[in-house]
Amino acid sequence: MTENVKINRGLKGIYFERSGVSHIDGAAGELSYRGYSIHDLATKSTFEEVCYLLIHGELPTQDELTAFDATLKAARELPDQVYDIIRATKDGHPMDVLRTAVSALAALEADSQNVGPEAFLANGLRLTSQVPMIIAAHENIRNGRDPVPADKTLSHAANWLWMLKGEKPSEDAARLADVDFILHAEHGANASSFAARVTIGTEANLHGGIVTALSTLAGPAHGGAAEDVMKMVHEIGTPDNAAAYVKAKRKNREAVTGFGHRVYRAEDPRARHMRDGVKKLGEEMGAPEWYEILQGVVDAMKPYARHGLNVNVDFYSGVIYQLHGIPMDLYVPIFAIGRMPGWIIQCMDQQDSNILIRPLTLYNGPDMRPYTPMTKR
Ligand SMILES: CC(=O)SCCNC(=O)CCNC(=O)[C@H](O)C(C)(C)COP(=O)(O)OP(=O)(O)OC[C@H]1O[C@@H](n2cnc3c(N)ncnc32)[C@H](O)[C@@H]1OP(=O)(O)O
Ligand SMILES: O=C([O-])CC(=O)C(=O)O
Repeated sequence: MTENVKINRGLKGIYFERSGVSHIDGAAGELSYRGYSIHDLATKSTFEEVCYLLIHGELPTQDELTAFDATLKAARELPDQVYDIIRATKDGHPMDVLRTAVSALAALEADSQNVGPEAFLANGLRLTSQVPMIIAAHENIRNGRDPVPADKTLSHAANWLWMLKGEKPSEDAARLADVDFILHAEHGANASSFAARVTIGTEANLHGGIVTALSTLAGPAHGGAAEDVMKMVHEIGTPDNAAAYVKAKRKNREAVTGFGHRVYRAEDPRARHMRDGVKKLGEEMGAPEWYEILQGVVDAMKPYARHGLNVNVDFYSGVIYQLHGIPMDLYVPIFAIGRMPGWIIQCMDQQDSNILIRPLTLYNGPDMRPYTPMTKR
């Protein structure tokens, strides 16, 4: 009876819900948030405005944005116990430290157990401000420095760089971080957002959903790709080696990291903005070779582009972070800073029209058999 059941491994091509938050046209290589093109948002908007748009559904008026921004700024506080936890785990991967700290916040903050739209929004906005604080505090603590207190006058992106480096960023550096966060803010039923929805589907709290999302983002097939791209760039070393590197990978049928996507068959529209950033920053900083190595890989991968294998958002972002002197293991946590509003709204939407997410696996194990006692095995 089960022989004709169609199995959709990896849930490829399956719609599990409706969503009005973002739209991906994989064939055309287009992405929009709430009906606004990612290209307009990346060039004209700010992360704070995009957060508001994603969460509330409309671009804010000036008064609405001012109030929203004030809520985010006021939330730039961490309990002392979180700093203790960061100190105790400082030698771990920053993604593990971040996940552990967010999990600790669930246990430390009185209202974290509350569910309902107001609680999800309040906890979500607070976590949006706390996540960059945790990452920056860890980077300082593991390098023997004290955490840099948040500056409540700076934008989300500028404050992140301030806390990370202890010096006020240039306007260009802050804008590049802002654009990076905008580009990473939301992406439909990606693995981490889907995982968060599974957690919220059990009526868990928002912190639980975000801990799940962080765990899922960390893998190299998802948010971890930017770190792997940078390792690849170091392994290639000079632009001349790029073609041979790709040839060897293809021969062994290994994935070339930063390429491929479950939904896009054309180039990921977010990559364009990162590519422009790498090129400009590399030239400005007298280090154009990183861009040249990446373009060498792109050229060598061209024969596969017609099969839908193109660069994704993570292909260029690592080099931007490297040019800013940011260590490789912070690349996934930086993705998480940007993805916060996407996770929050997906958790809120899941809660709003909740249904337990529970698919089926088709059993292909042994037929029913009698229990074998230990002495007979
Ligand atoms: C922010 C993000 O999460 S974006 C994704 C970041 N991840 C990466 O960059 C890691 C490298 N990429 C990959 O591993 C994959 O492309 C994934 C996991 C992102 C998507 O995987 P899937 O949707 O299962 O792959 P898909 O079905 O599109 O693959 C089709 C074919 O392209 C191949 N392919 C996919 N990605 C790559 C790649 N990066 N390099 C070489 N070949 C690839 C597959 O092997 C498959 O070939 P086959 O049909 O001969 O077996
Ligand atoms: O949508 C996906 O599968 C992965 C992705 O690009 C993202 O989460 O930004």
